[in-house]
Amino acid sequence: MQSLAPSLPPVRADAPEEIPVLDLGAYLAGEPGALQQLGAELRRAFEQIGFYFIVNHGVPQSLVDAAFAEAARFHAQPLEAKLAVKIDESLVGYLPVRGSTTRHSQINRDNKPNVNEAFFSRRDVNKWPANLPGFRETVVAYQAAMEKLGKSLLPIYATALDLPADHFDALFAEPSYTLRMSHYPQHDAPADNEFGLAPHTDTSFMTLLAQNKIPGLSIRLPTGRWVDAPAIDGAFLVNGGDLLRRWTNDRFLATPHRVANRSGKERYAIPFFFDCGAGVSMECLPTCREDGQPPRYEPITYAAYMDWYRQMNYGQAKDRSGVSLSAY
Ligand SMILES: O=C(O)CCC(=O)C(=O)O
Ligand SMILES: [Fe+2]
Repeated sequence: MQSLAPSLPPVRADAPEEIPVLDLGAYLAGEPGALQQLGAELRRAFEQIGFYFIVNHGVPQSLVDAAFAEAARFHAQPLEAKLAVKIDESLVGYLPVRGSTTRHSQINRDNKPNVNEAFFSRRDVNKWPANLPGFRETVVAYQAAMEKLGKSLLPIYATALDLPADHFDALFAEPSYTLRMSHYPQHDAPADNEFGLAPHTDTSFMTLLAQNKIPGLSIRLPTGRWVDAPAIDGAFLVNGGDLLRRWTNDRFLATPHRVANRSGKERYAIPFFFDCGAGVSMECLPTCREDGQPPRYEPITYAAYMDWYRQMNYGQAKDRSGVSLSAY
């Protein structure tokens, strides 16, 4: 099958290594000039690093804490309760520990199965656990807050790309999204090349990752150096994946990252993957083409990209341990 995975991002020895912090306060308050300033900051972040933090984003910490608590509560259930909502081709439900191998990635080819378990929910289809009262309500509330936050960032992306501020709005009117509630068990003595989540780039347009109290995430900076992700209380760490990179004709980076839980504690994570409407054609953006050069990629829809992703990560493993997929 033809690979839709972009090639490895280039190493740039002189790239900056500090992950920028974008303060949304003035922008969300509607202050004049704030959008332009954030647009410039976002452009730098995506052309040079591929990750940024947001602070003063308006999402209550109590909701973030509640979502983390539900992730812990879900995974504390007996295995058989979790398997009752086992993941299938819809990419929704429970994925067991070592139930996935990152196969769509060019970062680290011979990956071992990932030492994490996860529960996936999406905007359009869902499977809810039977005996966890309140779980669904909290997950739905968190997803709604993340959808709102993701949408509020779109004018900053458009501005960063020298497009009219509302360029993405209609394309994300009915966005695609996935919430992944992951549990990384303690994993102090990993086998060679074994990770909680193997090195990968996300597939997403935008990943919103709530700040984790437990370390474990590392990022391969464009300089080629792996660094532990810094922590900022109450922030979201945001990155772009392969679809953002593709849509921007490689102008914006999709930066690889990985997870290893050596903390001696259980680790949970609740990344939210945010994409445009499933049928929207992501065609090279007009401000991302070099004069006279054809775009590097064919236009593609989210639905078509996810079909490929499902084949890569699910199709090949069906006859073995079952489902195989990892990052979005
Ligand atoms: O666990 C984390 O901190 C990040 C997870 C991640 O990269 C992913 O699920 O794609
Ligand atoms: Fe990721």
